[in-house]
Amino acid sequence: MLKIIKIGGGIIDDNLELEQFLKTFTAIDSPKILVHGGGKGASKMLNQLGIEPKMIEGRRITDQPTLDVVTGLYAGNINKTIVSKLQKFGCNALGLSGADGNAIKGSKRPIKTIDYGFVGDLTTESINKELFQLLIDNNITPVVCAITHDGNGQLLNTNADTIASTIAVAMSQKNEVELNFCFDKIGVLRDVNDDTTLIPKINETLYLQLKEEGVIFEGMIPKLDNSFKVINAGVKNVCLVHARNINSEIKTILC
Ligand SMILES: Nc1ncnc2c1ncn2[C@@H]1O[C@H](COP(=O)(O)OP(=O)(O)O)[C@@H](O)[C@H]1O
Ligand SMILES: CC(=O)N[C@@H](CCC(=O)OP(=O)(O)O)C(=O)O
Repeated sequence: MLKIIKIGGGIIDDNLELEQFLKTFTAIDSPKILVHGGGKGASKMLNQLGIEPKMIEGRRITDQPTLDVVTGLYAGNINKTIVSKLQKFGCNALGLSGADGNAIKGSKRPIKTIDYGFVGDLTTESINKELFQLLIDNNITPVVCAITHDGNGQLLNTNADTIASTIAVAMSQKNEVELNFCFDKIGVLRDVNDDTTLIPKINETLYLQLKEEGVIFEGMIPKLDNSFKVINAGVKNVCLVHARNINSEIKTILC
């Protein structure tokens, strides 16, 4: 089973949590790909630089100064920090943006009512499946950041949940794939502040009902929208799980 694991900005910003997660990740005894975001740290850094962060429906409006900052942070500091920590724990990781080895070729989101700027959209064909297969077949673990390219020298900021989902679908053509979204809660909860209300299994009907009731909101909506698309496109398992529980049964499984 090929495991594709995505970690978000909440975990990345907490050094102890990140180290603990990377130790557990290293111990996973199957081929694996790590995809990371870093949105929380990016917003903090943009504010420090006097650039106002702008998000619409979980997507960052990315003008040139914002692109410069997020490229430096996602493809630079965060990616290399994660790779060096994985090396420390004995996992032979290789850090990649979408431009490296032409790993992920996106296209700039067309301007409709909103101009998102340098933001990338992906299709299954965006993923260089042969490159990812070559790496995992040789026990090298790809660590993918949220920057892609358009093939014409333009870097594009691309949502990390979308990258993980698209890699999962592309790789499921030749592998059994499990996709894990790791975040700062133990899964989908009926009460977001009460861990005893974990929903162990969720199907699309229950999701739509809980969304209607306001039980599922904000960042969880695009995450689950993406997840159900992925399940319907050939990925075997999709789980939502706290980073520290990646190897345990405490999680939400989509069905
Ligand atoms: N029913 C729910 N159960 C768990 N989390 C939820 C729920 N509804 C909304 N959320 C929110 O979704 C957030 C996770 O989404 P997001 O912040 O986009 O994660 P990340 O940036 O780590 O990918 C949680 O921190 C929580 O605040
Ligand atoms: C276009 C777009 O929205 N890009 C995201 C990429 C990082 C990301 O997805 O980070 P998390 O997973 O930590 O939220 C952003 O800049 O916030």
